[in-house]
Amino acid sequence: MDYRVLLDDAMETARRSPDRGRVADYIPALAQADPTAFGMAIATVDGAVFGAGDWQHPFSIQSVSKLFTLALALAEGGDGLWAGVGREPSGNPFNSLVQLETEQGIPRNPFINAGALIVTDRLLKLTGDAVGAVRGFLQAESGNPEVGVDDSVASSEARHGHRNAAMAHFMASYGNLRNPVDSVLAHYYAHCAITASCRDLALAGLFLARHGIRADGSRLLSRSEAKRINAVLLTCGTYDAAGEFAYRVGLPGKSGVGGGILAVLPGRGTVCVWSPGLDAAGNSVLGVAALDALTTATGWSVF
Ligand SMILES: NC(=O)CC[C@H](N)C(=O)O
Repeated sequence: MDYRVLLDDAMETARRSPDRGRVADYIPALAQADPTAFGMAIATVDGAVFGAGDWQHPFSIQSVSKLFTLALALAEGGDGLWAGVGREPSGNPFNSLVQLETEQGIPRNPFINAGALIVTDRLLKLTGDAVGAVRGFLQAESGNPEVGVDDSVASSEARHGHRNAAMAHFMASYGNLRNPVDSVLAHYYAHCAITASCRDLALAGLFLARHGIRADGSRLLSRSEAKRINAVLLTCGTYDAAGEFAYRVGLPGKSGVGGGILAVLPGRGTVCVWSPGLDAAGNSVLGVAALDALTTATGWSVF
């Protein structure tokens, strides 16, 4: 199969979309992203990677980082994590506060902001450096030492992060944080502000396609843990649009407001796409359209 042709065709189909979405501007530093950027990469379980468009251009990974914090927190600390965060779709926007009070400070799932703050908190407790753990993992799996934190994005988000700070304090009031709120927020903003390309993320996500096995052949997660992360990605990875994403793409996937989406084909490989224009749920418009076109053309699906 010629993956480059598949990628070119999928991007071409997506470009026909009349709607390009809007670049996120609630974090001012993200508003500077080039709205015309568009790239896509496929990595296969044997570590080969193919790309098209701006696939080697680094972008702000934002919530795609939440997939890696979850995997690392489970690898370090095991199932205890699930006492503090659920595994149900929220049906609410990624930054919503509404369920936290009725559900006693326990967020619905690890991929909305409140849940990711809990996962970051646990990873910080387990490793002493949550952002260092995520960055180190991405560098090792992608083989790219340039993967790093964009401090200007992290500080821009910290200055405008009233909602995330509100959630963190609220959860702390229920005793659901193990570290000071300010440290949890700093690590959260920093891992969201990591920059990496479609190439880097496609390679870094391969452990989920390899049923828990890292690039060096070592095991990060058990087969069953990797399967379960894919299940939570499918049901919660694209927020209140997870149903639509499953319908159109049919793969577990994680999006971020930088415009990236990383999708997993268990046993086969990963696909990462990047285009900064977002829909109302915060998912890349051309990204979803390109994954839709690719999976429709190939039949790739977990169903
Ligand atoms: N959905 C996202 O990518 C959101 C991540 C962003 N850092 C935030 O907390 O708002």
